[in-house]
Amino acid sequence: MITVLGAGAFGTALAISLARKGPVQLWTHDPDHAKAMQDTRRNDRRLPGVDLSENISISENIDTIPAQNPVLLAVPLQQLRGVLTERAATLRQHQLVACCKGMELGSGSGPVQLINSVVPDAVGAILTGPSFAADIARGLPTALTLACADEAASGTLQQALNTPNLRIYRTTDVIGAELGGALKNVMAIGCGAVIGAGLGDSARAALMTRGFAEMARMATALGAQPDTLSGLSGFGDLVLTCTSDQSRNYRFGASLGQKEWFDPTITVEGAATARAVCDRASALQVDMPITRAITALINGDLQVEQAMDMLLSRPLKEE
Ligand SMILES: NC(=O)C1=CN([C@@H]2O[C@H](COP(=O)(O)OP(=O)(O)OC[C@H]3O[C@@H](n4cnc5c(N)ncnc54)[C@H](OP(=O)(O)O)[C@@H]3O)[C@@H](O)[C@H]2O)C=CC1
Ligand SMILES: O=C(CO)COP(=O)(O)O
Repeated sequence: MITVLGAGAFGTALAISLARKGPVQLWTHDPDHAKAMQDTRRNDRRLPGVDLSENISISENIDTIPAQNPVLLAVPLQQLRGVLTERAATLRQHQLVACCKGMELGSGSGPVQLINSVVPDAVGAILTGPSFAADIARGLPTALTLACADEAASGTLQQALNTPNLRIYRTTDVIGAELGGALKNVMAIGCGAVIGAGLGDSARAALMTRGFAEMARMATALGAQPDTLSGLSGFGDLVLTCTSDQSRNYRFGASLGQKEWFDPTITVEGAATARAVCDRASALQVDMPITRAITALINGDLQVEQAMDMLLSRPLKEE
């Protein structure tokens, strides 16, 4: 049995995929949402149009989780500390797999760092990489990275989470995997803004490429292995999110570029993460001009054209 905490789009999609090979427990914090999902066998709030199989049990109240159950944590990164703190006693000594992408405001922590600090006797891991929830739920082929410092737990989790349509690769480079997923969302906002403002595909390709260089610079400064950034969790997810309007980060960026309203109830991890990354980059003295320009755009301090002018007028240098 696998337990999924968080009945958003991603948690529900993973539950649907994993339920094809065994029982899954899906938890939501909202009793009304649990009742609606139990009644309709769908998650119309966060992942409409897909059925929840009988293998998925839905609950708003999980007080005990059998010790051998891996637990997937599929809530937005900025909510993860609260969820972990509230349920620390239940989650002790479990294998906890973060299924979220971002850097916490204030602490600058990634999801596994958060697990390690709030539930120190758990085994922390992260599942990340290029995958839209809707694709996973429909059973389309997807490949993800599972990062876990504990090699034995990593092998067990890889087996438990792999399904015929969801191919899991593993790595021990947790920091690299965390940062790839966090930083690419910021770039996706920038790419959405470029396309939304009509600046063209060439500008987007430049932003993705120079943005990738910036991601690698930050990740290396924080101890990641450069190869990890070139894998699914970094380059793979950067490509997906910067080129598809299935991405909420990309669509949020497009709304900034078009100067249009964006629904604030939609999860856009890159917005808070951009601010957290700027703080971290300042402290570490890592040069991140693209992330800074995108953050200024998100904060309303710059328009897309001004941000682009600022980047294009930087001193010329070697690639
Ligand atoms: N969607 C996707 O395609 C993918 C998403 N991810 C990552 O998954 C993570 C979750 O995103 P996603 O599922 O898409 O987001 P959604 O917005 O679809 O869902 C977020 C879920 O978290 C719940 N939630 C919010 N705050 C709390 C809280 N304090 N306690 C408990 N539950 C809470 C929400 O409940 P409520 O509905 O009541 O607000 C909702 O069920 C993000 O980090 C995202 O980057 C990764 C890969 C793919
Ligand atoms: O992380 C994702 C795809 O890998 C989902 O992207 P969005 O959160 O931008 O929708």
